[in-house]
Amino acid sequence: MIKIKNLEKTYNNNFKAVKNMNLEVKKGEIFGFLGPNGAGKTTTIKMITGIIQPSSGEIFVNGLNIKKDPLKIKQSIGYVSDEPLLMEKLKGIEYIKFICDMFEVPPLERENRLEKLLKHFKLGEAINNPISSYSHGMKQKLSLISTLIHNPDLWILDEPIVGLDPESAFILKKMMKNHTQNNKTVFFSTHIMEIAEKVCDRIAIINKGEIIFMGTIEQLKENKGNESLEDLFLEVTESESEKIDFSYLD
Ligand SMILES: Nc1ncnc2c1ncn2[C@@H]1O[C@H](COP(=O)(O)OP(=O)(O)OP(=O)(O)O)[C@@H](O)[C@H]1O
Repeated sequence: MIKIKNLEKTYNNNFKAVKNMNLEVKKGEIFGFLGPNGAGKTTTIKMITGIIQPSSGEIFVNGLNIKKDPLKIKQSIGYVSDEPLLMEKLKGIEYIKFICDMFEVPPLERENRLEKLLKHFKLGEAINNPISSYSHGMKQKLSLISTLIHNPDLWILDEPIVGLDPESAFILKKMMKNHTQNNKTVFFSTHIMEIAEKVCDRIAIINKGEIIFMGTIEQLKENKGNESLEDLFLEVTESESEKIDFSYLD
């Protein structure tokens, strides 16, 4: 579903945020993209979704090249950004209508889906209020609803659980599983190891712009011994956390 070949991104300040990345996400998979702050997750996601241009390398989505068919690819992707950028002056319902119009969702379908999504994420009457009055979590929910309402084949979710209350997080995880059972695909980034362990078919761990592990959680554990996922993550990303001296706080 997603194929990335020798992908690199160097920002204008000459900082290389993604280095020679090769990655494949299969149809029907929940693929977790893990890494510490600043590792290059959002940069990679923005390249896959066509928001920023790679410096070199290639990205294919469903066999199409992002350089040649960006619009077709964008139509098949539902993208939730780590910082939901919504049109704050609109009411939630106006924003949903705008998205449905853009993706040409037929009226009956949008009504049915909206009713269910509002119920699942418990946004309720707030959908009629201006987005500017929403909390961070409510904006996150609206962003998810606006993404799922056009029923894209490929969900690309950047830190989707952050800001969600436990019930909505639970619902989203169930939705992700349900989506892939229909041979559709979910690619999402997270810092939360337990979520990766619970829902992902495979993961990639990125550190300093490079993929340092790709496979199943079981393979990661086999490679490194049966430690907790958190310990494994700290180990493969060469975190110094274990050695930090906190005595100055005593
Ligand atoms: N527009 C930019 N110009 C220059 N450097 C950038 C730009 N955007 C990101 N970076 C740098 O690229 C690196 C990767 O950033 P990115 O946002 O992709 O990381 P991330 O893995 O998503 O981090 P987090 O988990 O904190 O969201 C960071 O060092 C960041 O400072």
